[in-house]
Amino acid sequence: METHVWSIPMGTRFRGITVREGMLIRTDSGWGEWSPFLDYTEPAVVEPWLRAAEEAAAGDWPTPVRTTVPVNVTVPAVGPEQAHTIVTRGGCRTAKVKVGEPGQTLADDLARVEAVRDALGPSGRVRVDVNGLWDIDTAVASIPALDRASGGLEYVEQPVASVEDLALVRRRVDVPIAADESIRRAADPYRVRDLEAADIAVLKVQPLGGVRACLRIAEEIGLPVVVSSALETSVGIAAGVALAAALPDLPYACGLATVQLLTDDVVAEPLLPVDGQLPVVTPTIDTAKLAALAAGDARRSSWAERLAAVREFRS
Ligand SMILES: O=C(O)CCC(=O)c1ccccc1C(=O)O
Ligand SMILES: [Mg+2]
Repeated sequence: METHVWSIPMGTRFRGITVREGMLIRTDSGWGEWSPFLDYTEPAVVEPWLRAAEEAAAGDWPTPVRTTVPVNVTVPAVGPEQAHTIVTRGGCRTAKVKVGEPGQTLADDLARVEAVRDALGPSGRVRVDVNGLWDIDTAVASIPALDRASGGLEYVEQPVASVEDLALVRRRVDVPIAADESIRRAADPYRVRDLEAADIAVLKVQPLGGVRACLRIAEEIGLPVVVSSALETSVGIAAGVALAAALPDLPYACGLATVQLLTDDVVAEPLLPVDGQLPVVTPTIDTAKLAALAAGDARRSSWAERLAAVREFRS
């Protein structure tokens, strides 16, 4: 197995990340992406991410049932003018807006969703993602305000951190609730179903151990699924597209238009939306780009150590 460690600056800071790093792995059958966030240090946490990369490199994906996947443009916690520009240039009919950013106020979030609605027009869809940063009372107060300012929210993703709190918030607001961290970072993803804590399940291929593992979760969890990215290169995004393409039902746009948040990519034709859709394709690695984006020696050894730790954990 070949490994290649890459480092790509973000266009805009996202979740505190300014440079994204990861490893591409290559076997005789293909390529896979292993890019757990750097603050994920435990081998048990990053092991499923490696399973996803190995599944991709083995070319072991289910048969698609559609040829394109609708996606949302992702709007980081930026000012209203920049949010407007991102949505206008994004070319999508749905926007996902980050809110609740530490150091910002509800007024900042209201101005951002207003600008996003203005850019989309009345027929577009606006969803927000809180990444679990609110407490219950803040969620119950903020969600109706954002619903009004946005001219109607499609859903609110992970307004509070715990699955118990998610279930309580869901009973106190009218906007549908999506669970993200309560699935991908939970010991038991099915507590969301058992506690009726969400209306929608957000599934990310790498943290949940691959496309086939996610398809099983989708079957068992009994909720409509939104496939979303972990800020990958087009190699990782292709795995999300493969999942979205294989789901029997896909009622919502997916959060897979994040290549536009990176300043570069490792493939010849990046997976960017055309008319709000991504094509269901296996992208071709551009070896010259991969070489140009190669991380330095210190970062490469750090990733080699991370990989060794996962293998040690497995044995
Ligand atoms: O869903 C999207 O639109 C983009 C992906 C995204 O928001 C994300 C990207 C990396 C890590 C976490 C998240 C998240 O959904 O919380
Ligand atoms: Mg999320």
